[in-house]
Amino acid sequence: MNANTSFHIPTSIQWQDNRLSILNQQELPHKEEYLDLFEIEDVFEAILTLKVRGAPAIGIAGAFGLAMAALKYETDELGVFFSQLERDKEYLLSSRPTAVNLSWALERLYHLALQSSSVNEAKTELLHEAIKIQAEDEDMCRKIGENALTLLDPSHPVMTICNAGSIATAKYGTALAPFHIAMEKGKQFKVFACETRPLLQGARLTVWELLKSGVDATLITDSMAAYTIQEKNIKAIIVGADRIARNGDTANKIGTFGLALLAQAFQIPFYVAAPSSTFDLSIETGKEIPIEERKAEEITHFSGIPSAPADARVFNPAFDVTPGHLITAIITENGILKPDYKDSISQLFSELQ
Ligand SMILES: CSC[C@@H](O)[C@@H](O)C(=O)COP(=O)(O)O
Repeated sequence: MNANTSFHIPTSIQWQDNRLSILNQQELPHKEEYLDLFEIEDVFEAILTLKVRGAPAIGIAGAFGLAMAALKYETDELGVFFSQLERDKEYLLSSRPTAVNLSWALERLYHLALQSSSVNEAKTELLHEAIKIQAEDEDMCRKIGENALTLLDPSHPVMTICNAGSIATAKYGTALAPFHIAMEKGKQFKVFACETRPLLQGARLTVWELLKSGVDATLITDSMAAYTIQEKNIKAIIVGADRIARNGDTANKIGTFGLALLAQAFQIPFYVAAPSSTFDLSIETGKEIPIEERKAEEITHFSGIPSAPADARVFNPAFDVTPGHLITAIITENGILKPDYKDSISQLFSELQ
């Protein structure tokens, strides 16, 4: 363990004095800047532009955005209040399509508010629920980390992609939670982080976050994954998730599917770590998951400088879907799911009801 007491696990979302404060993830690692968001439009823009990102963090920010908007409605009539709330819920939902945590959080708030008997009661309930969602997420991530530690051995190098870390959640993260929790227990993992083209969440965010908390992190480009698994004796791959279908098919950052195929080729386990808020029981398979496509400039330019011909045709999906059969286990706060996922997922959720 590293005895340096200045290490800490960074977090990215804070509700303080009736405003939402977020760590601007667009600026990391150059600048550690916190932005105060007062309006729903600010929250929409922050999600759209990845100032706040990562499935659980988007859900938490969306919940605070909706509660914050509702506090400003001037009507005393519940009917008017509910229609304004529905309009704002739909507006926030349109910011990013793939992570189901956003609709999970917004629908949870909306349906709770519908049970209120006055506008003031609804406003209070909405804010309390957003605070509760954030606290629950931290608790879920901690449990995910503990559960993941029953599968991962700190003496074996591990690979990850994107940032499924503390700053993508309330705290700890999902895929990165075992590394943070191991550190707290005095154990050190060796983590290889794929840079995650095109927006470099692995390079800019995961390596930053792991170094902040004292975890041994090594950066590689995405195309170095196969060689690194072979040369550095990687024993497991662990990733987060944006949406998991009933059959275990999992949407996560583009490049995840390729890592799952590599894990199969090298015969090492491929783990998905995700809270129950990332499961979408309304869809049977990954074919139904909406995949966000982002603007061409993200891959035709590098730091604002053109890196491709101006007329290059571009395909820029932000996520891919890993078929359930390539996933060794899905690590949740309620335990570890194994294939056949159709059975294990439906059993878990029927127990939770
Ligand atoms: C705990 S975060 C899980 C996922 O949301 C994460 O792996 C991911 O793909 C994030 O994508 P991003 O586009 O940065 O929001």
